Amino acid sequence: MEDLDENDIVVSDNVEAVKSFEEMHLKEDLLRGIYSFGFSAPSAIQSRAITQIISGRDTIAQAQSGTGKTATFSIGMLQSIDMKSKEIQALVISPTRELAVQIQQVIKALGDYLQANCYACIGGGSVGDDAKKLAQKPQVVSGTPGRVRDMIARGYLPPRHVKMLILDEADTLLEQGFQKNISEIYRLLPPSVQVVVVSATLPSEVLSLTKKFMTDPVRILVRRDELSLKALRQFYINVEQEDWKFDTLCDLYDTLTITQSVIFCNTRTKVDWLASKLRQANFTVASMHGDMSQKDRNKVMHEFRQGTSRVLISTDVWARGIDVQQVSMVVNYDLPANRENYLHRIGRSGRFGRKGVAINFITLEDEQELKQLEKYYSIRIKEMPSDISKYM
Ligand SMILES: Nc1ncnc2c1ncn2[C@@H]1O[C@H](COP(=O)(O)OP(=O)(O)OP(=O)(O)O)[C@@H](O)[C@H]1O
Repeated sequence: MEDLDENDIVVSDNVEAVKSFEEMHLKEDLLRGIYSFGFSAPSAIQSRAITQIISGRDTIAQAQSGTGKTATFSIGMLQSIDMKSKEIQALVISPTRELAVQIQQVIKALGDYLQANCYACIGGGSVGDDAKKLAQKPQVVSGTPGRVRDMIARGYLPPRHVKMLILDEADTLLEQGFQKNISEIYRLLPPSVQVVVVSATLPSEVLSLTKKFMTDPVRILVRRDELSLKALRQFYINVEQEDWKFDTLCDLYDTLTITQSVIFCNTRTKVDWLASKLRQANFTVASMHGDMSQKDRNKVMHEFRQGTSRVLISTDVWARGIDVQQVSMVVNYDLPANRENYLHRIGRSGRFGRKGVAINFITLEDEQELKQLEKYYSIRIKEMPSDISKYM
């Protein structure tokens, strides 16, 4: 677990690392849930942030991808809510439907012995079904910004008893596309609501934005030059021209045996194009993007999580938060348009200290951008060696 390095973290004064889950003085049934889920000791972020969240302070929690942020806020939240009360007490917002569902499942698993009820309130499903489920007052709602705002505004999600608002992938949520919904949700919640902000990437503009809705938050941050995972090796292949990417990809898959991998393209059209071209070349691949029906998206997610499909082609809808431990390779068929998403995309592999490889296809025009990425994160992205499989 060399990635879970204690020295990478920059914390507010008086934040101590609690070395075990027992020492966090959690509810007995929560502790049972944690052990049944298979955790034995807290990761670096968990040992620092869980008790801060429980203390009731607004909290900013940053940690490298795949190091256990979901359980950090889930455990903190499950400890804080009153299980005797049948009211909606905590809201978790995340940018994609798949992530909101994944979070719901983690909360349900950790909160199993507590009998915590968590509902996933996401776009793409029926508003009527959501209204019915919300009327049963789950203690926790995990949802996407638009649908959650809508359900509060229509009166189906009563915000009166919400005491904790968690923003996962907060830097994305505070970007233009989502910001309006997030501000509106915040405005509709009780003024005393505790806010928890979480992400692997929290650029300084985002940190300053948090001042608007957080009061004297505890900050647990990671320096930018410590953000990339050490067990995740990053390489590039200079294909020179766009047209040569496809053959290079076929060669790569012909020579390697990979448990599971994700290929990122920058547009939905390109995902469709690449998927059909690979199928024509007799590769079995799955693909997913935001233009597909939720039913199809669910099917693709299910098959990939089961391991029935092994190669997934997607857009940035898959860049953040999704946790499939068997993914050992990420290919950036296109370099991402946004530097934060570079780290998130490659972080789909190398989960919780596992080995992983990221391969960036670059054209001559991309060379500069690759250098910029290296500089920004203080990393070395080397040319892909021939013995690449030893890194997986
Ligand atoms: N204390 C722990 N012990 C063992 N495994 C853990 C522990 N905490 C988390 N994990 C596992 O590590 C994996 C990654 O966790 P998680 O998805 O919460 O990471 P994350 O920090 O939210 O990542 P991302 O930045 O990609 O959203 C999950 O499979 C999770 O079950």
